[in-house]
Amino acid sequence: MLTDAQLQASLETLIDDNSGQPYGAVWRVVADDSRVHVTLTLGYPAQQEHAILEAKIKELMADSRRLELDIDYQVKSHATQGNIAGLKGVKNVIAVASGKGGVGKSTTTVNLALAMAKEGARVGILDADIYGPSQGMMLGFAEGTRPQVREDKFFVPPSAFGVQVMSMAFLTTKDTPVAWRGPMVTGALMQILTQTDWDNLDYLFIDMPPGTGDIQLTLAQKVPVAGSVIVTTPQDIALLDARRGIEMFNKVKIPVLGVVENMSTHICSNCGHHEAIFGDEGGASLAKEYNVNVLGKLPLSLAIREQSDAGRPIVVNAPESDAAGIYQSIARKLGATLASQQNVQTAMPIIGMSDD
Ligand SMILES: Nc1ncnc2c1ncn2[C@@H]1O[C@H](COP(=O)(O)OP(=O)(O)OP(=O)(O)O)[C@@H](O)[C@H]1O
Repeated sequence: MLTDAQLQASLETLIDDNSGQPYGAVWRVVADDSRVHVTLTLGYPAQQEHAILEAKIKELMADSRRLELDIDYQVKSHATQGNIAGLKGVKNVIAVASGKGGVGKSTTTVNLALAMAKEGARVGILDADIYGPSQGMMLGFAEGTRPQVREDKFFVPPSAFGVQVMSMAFLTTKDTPVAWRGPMVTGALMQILTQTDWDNLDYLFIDMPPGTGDIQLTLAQKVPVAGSVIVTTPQDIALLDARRGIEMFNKVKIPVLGVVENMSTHICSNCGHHEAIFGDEGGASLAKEYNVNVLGKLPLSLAIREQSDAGRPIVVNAPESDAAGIYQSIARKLGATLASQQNVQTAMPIIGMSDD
């Protein structure tokens, strides 16, 4: 039977499959002859994996004492590019970007955000995809939804499925953004971002406009971002574009936390056969070249499309499905990857709303 100190030492080196590194958690072990009480604080929420963690600890204990497990989590605020001021009410902003349109960036953002919320995090989404805002529709908001305004100053973001949401589409008519030029777009987005009363978020996901032009670059310089995710499809041309996305973030010193390969295989709806129509290893070779992780691969799936279109993304509509499971896994890997970055903020200046 392991002593408390031996068990504690083994737990501290236990590998987290979500990051490939030790959990980095704060562990506390108190045991007697009949039970072992383990308390740990993870650096990211992983509610869907508590049973797996329990099994791992039991295996380490290798004895018949009862295991009592208390798991908590605490997300730290990470440094922003160039240490620019953070956003009030938001610990970490995560930009979701793609090198070109139509690869499934918005669908990935919404499912990833919902999956993160299901793991136990406090989550928000800002739809900055100015020319094709779709978060409102995918989250079931009626057309014409407007945020409430508090004290004539702040937008109160409406919520869907426990996630706080703001979108340019909540403030404009369908035709407005098309007529805008770059500086107006970035100015308006910065205003929305800083004048929204985000309520104590662990992660704010930003659905970026597709591509790597001036608007994207300006946003990547001005929005205080802790990390980014690149969504790509396996076609070569999309990968060329995705490269530009990674290079843009490298240029402004925003860590790329990983690549999500979307529509990577086709699953035949008759026989269930998986087919890699555009080849198998695109995302992996991209990730290798730039030393980033592939966080996960989503199949081309009718259900993913239909359920987002119907305002109930697959993570909430079919949580037991394979695709929802992949999004949950991506969310945990993303949380773990960010938590393992050694750039925690201790005292960060804050922009955004102030109460005076
Ligand atoms: N894995 C998938 N399987 C099937 N359809 C998908 C998948 N991912 C996204 N789609 C569908 O592909 C279309 C484009 O997706 P989405 O709007 O998320 O792309 P996008 O990259 O955000 O595009 P843009 O930025 O140009 O608006 C949508 O109809 C969406 O439902």
